[in-house]
Amino acid sequence: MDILIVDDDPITRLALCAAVEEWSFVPLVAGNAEDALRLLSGDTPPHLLIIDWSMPGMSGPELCKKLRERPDGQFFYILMLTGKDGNDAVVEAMESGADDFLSKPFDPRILKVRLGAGSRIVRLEQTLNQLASRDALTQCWNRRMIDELMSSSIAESNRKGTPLTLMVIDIDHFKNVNDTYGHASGDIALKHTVDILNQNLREYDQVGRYGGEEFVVLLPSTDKSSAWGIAERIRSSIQYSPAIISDAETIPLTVSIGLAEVRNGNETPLSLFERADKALYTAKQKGRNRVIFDD
Ligand SMILES: Nc1nc2c(ncn2[C@@H]2O[C@H](COP(=O)(O)OP(=O)(O)OP(=O)(O)O)[C@@H](O)[C@H]2O)c(=O)[nH]1
Repeated sequence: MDILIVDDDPITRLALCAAVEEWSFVPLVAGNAEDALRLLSGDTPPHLLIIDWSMPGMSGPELCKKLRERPDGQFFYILMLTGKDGNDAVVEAMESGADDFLSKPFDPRILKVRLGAGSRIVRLEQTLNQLASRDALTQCWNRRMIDELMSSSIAESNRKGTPLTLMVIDIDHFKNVNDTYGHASGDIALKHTVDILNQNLREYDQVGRYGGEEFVVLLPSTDKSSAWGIAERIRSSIQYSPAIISDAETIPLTVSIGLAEVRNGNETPLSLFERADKALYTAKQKGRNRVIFDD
């Protein structure tokens, strides 16, 4: 697990780096609070932090407050490691947002067990996050998360002027699958569909389950014609790779796909989804197992 050490004293930074490395953490360092904020502003910041109290510029408690006020609600476990001691300092540090407090000079064994407790909380938070954002059956994003990703992707596409295409995918006659093979086999077919989507997409494409047998895929930096190629590849992969239920039984599947590309200006997640969903409806009307682009 990564750990960020924020301390203005280079000797302390070195000693802490050596110690945490020995305990299998990966240390990152910042010599002041401003550098720490920059490091923590990335997409995958470390979640375990050791913060000094007195530093030139912003102090440790001020840094804690800033981190707790982040609008994205990013979770950090903060251990304040300081020359100060006494109950007043503990109260002030923890009221400003620190989770734990240790006075210098410290016994390395105490720091080690405190960081162990902190990393257990970080892992727990990551598990909760995973449960809150993933679909339990297929492990792709759930509707809440894919809605958030749709908003941020549209904003990014507008900001950078890059294309963005939304794909809405629905398994054809899925009720028949359940009726013929049973609900448990239907679940296998849903997982199989997501496996095929993941095999055919890039790492930065986002797959979400929108409803029962309906999935959405966000394709950043992808225009109409490239999205068409990807959708066709997915459609034919699903058609030619039935879901395997047992050695003796497979379920043939087909999907219908609606596509819509973000239009400049005032596109919203709802307007984009509605256009792709309308195209999906047309694909169903026209006989299913096909890709239709909204016009
Ligand atoms: N096995 C399984 N089935 C589900 C799940 N969620 C929804 N379904 C089923 O998905 C089926 C959806 O059926 P419909 O909406 O009628 O659509 P369809 O049969 O796919 O027909 P078309 O979309 O018109 O091709 C229903 O039978 C639901 O019970 C799930 O998590 N697991």
